[in-house]
Amino acid sequence: MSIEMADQPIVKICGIKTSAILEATIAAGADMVGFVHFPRSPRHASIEDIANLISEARGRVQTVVLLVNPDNSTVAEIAALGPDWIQLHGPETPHRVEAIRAEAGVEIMKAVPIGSAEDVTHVASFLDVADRILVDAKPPKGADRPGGLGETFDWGLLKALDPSLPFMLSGGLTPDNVADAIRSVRPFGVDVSSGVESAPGVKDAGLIEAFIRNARAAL
Ligand SMILES: O=C(O)c1ccccc1N[C@@H]1O[C@H](COP(=O)(O)O)[C@@H](O)[C@H]1O
Repeated sequence: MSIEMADQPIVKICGIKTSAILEATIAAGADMVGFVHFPRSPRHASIEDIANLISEARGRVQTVVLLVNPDNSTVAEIAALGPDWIQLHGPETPHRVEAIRAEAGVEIMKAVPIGSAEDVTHVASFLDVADRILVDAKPPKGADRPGGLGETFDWGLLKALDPSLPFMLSGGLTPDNVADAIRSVRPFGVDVSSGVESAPGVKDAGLIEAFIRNARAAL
């Protein structure tokens, strides 16, 4: 786990599918942008679209490709595009995360679903195999995807984490609750998808700008 500290939380906007929204997100001051490669998601982007978006973003903002339990060929295809990060948002075991990190040769952000105190203990098993931890709401049983559902969770559960751990917070964040989340949880960064959309998969430049402005003003 690489330790970085920032005065203010970094902001990641996830689920970007178009050049226009990418440009609006960079102009609004995001630190990281995420592209989802998972066909069941309303934010799914093809390899070709992700290649173009990464090329456009390179050197301007950190790029993240979100995958769910990817096979080796998908990992290789995505790694070849040269993203800064791969976000693993499925049921990958610590052993599998370690293997993907070795195969891809890019930094790995591992999402850990949180719904109970016991779930928080699972974070520890990823600390040596991932470069960053992202905590997200545990999806309800029967959900068709493991994230991007706009669901929050009890942030108080995170008090059990080592306060020096630089984790990212996600799950149901919006322009209206992000400042409260930052003040309550003190995360290294915040990550949002549904909360900056006008409809599932449709990003709204005004909401992205408001989210980033409110996150910056939180502390
Ligand atoms: O965005 C998706 O559709 C998605 C699909 C599969 C796994 C994760 C997904 N999104 C990530 O989930 C968290 C929380 O999102 P939200 O803000 O609650 O909508 C975030 O990291 C998204 O990138």
